[in-house]
Amino acid sequence: MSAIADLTLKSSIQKKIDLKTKPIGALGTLESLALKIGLIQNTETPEISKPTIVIFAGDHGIAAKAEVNPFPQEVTAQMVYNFVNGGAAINIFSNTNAIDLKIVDAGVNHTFPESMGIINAKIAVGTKNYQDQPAMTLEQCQMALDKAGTIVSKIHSNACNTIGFGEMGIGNTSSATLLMSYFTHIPISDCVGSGTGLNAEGIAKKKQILLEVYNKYSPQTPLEALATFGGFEIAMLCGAILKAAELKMTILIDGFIVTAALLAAKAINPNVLDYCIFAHNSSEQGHSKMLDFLNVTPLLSLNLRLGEGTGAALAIPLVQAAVNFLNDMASFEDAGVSTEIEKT
Ligand SMILES: O=C(O)c1ccc[n+]([C@@H]2O[C@H](COP(=O)([O-])O)[C@@H](O)[C@H]2O)c1
Ligand SMILES: Cc1cc2nc[nH]c2cc1C
Repeated sequence: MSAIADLTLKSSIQKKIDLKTKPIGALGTLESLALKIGLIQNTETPEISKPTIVIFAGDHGIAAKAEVNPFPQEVTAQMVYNFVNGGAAINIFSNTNAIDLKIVDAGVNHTFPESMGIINAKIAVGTKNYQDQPAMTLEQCQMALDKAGTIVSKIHSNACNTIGFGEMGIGNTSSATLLMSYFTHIPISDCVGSGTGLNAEGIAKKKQILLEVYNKYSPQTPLEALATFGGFEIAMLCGAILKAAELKMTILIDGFIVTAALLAAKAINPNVLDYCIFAHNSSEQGHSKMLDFLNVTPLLSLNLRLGEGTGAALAIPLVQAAVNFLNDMASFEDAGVSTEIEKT
């Protein structure tokens, strides 16, 4: 996909925003949000159509040993059942905000019944443990990118133009930490965090293990890094982000793991950033450093550290509000309101 560089449209949308019945800039971040969505959709009158959250779920070889994750690997599959039964936080927030929710089995270590209504894109029953060998082969990684692209294309063809991504995968903060360090060059010790709730001792152990893993490999390309350190759900997130940007969709980026996948996508095509909105600042300690690295400001700061796309779902009303004010708010002229007194 190409970068968005329509300076004429940019100035016409900005003018439209500035003529609304408010002091210049008084709607703050909502103004830049409206501008961004207008540019993504190439119009002064953008619309949010069928907002959708896609959760990619996958298991991690390293998680079976439970040295870096407080919860057991089985929780990934158990949470997929919870998503399907409507009991997870993401179900509640999606219902609250009228968001379509899709669940993808990217590579969970469990066979789900066909009748369950999730999207079966399983690459394998969990990755290999990267303490011993790369998490997946390059072929598996490419397959994950491609399958995710197909899923996003189908959602787009059903009239969705706004898509948020989430994930579920016990152990995936470890993968995200390794990828963060690889793509940002920030040392592992500054990327690692508590995940689902490690204590200080657990974090120290996780740090030591991940440093050893990091030093064991020297991936030469973004795809190789994804294959070495990734999870299937993270590789799919990367492919999904690339396809959604290519289709000029507005993309909501969730927390630590989704942002790590975005780092990989950005290394493949830097223009993806033009299509991304950063929903929230996760309290997983590496997340704010990733956001600083990308030089972006998240919409919300709620101390979430859940994943599942919960931050993205909570940000959808702000995205809708931004578009609505751009389309429906009166201008000074429409409303007969006096503008600022001109200085002589
Ligand atoms: O989104 C985040 O920022 C986030 C931060 C910490 C944990 N998580 C979730 O917790 C799981 C991974 O944590 P862990 O400790 O098993 O590596 C995975 O299912 C993620 O969705 C998510
Ligand atoms: C219970 C639970 C729910 C989650 N949702 C996303 N990651 C999760 C991790 C755990 C452990």
